[in-house]
Amino acid sequence: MPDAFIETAYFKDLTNRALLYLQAGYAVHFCGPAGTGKTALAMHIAELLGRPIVTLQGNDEYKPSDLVGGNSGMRRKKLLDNYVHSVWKAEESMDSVWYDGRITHACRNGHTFVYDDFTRSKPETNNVLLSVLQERTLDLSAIQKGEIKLTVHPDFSVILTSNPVEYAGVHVLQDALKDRVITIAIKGLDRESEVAIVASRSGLPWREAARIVDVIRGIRGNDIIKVSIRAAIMVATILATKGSKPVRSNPLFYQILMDVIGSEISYENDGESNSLLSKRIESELDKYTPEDRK
Ligand SMILES: Nc1ncnc2c1ncn2[C@@H]1O[C@H](COP(=O)(O)OP(=O)(O)OP(=O)(O)O)[C@@H](O)[C@H]1O
Repeated sequence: MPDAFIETAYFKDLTNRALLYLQAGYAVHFCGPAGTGKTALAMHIAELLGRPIVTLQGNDEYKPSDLVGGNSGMRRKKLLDNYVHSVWKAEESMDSVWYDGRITHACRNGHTFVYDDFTRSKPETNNVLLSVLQERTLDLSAIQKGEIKLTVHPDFSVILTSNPVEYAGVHVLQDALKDRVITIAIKGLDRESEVAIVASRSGLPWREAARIVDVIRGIRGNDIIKVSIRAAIMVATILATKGSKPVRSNPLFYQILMDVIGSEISYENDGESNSLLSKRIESELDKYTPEDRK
């Protein structure tokens, strides 16, 4: 059972705007830092559209045929003609077998295409989206001998997510595609949403989840160390398995925090950022009353 989607005022606003654009026939693109709920939101909106959902994860290795489809294998047709009983005529033909790629399948059947981290695919691969979004036709001429242009089903829609281009492995979004989608910049989750998600995913009471979120949001203030909601979910889930001991008096809290957040920062960083990390955690925890630090 997928995790329940928490719809706070923050997410409700994003959902309503995205549905408005999608129902007007435009593709919607959520772009923002890691762990800010873009994928969860895209899937939630896709479910609200009520059409079958086709998902794809951006990948630098993809070629256009990975999205559109191609010819696989050969089919042999043999016609034996014995119309004149004394004459046997055998005709044999071989033709290739076409298979629909995910975007073709979605275009043909009017499904909702959720393309996650799509700018991790090369721009030339994503060019297949251009005619789909503009002319509502999918150009198959480059790949498929028979069917040249597929008219996109009226119920087909596209929801894209991506990280900003500063992230490793993310390609620049080409202008031609940028003009054809409505990009909603996701800056980061508000506190209410983070606490609601962490409480829901860990089972901790709201107040305990809020404590963890506040420490992590305090640490996140530093641009060097990006600590997403995933860390808060992990810390809360671990503490929840230790029974309902309140976070404030749980001696494990600091160490779990260091272990979980430490794994979120890249180890290429020199020791300086690790000591920066522990200093930052110390200063955040120092806001607690002394008994928290037992
Ligand atoms: N509204 C929500 N309700 C429930 N869980 C959520 C919600 N938003 C985010 N989450 C959870 O928070 C975590 C991060 O969310 P998600 O994977 O959607 O972020 P993202 O922005 O797509 O991250 P990335 O850019 O790294 O792919 C996930 O575990 C997700 O299930």
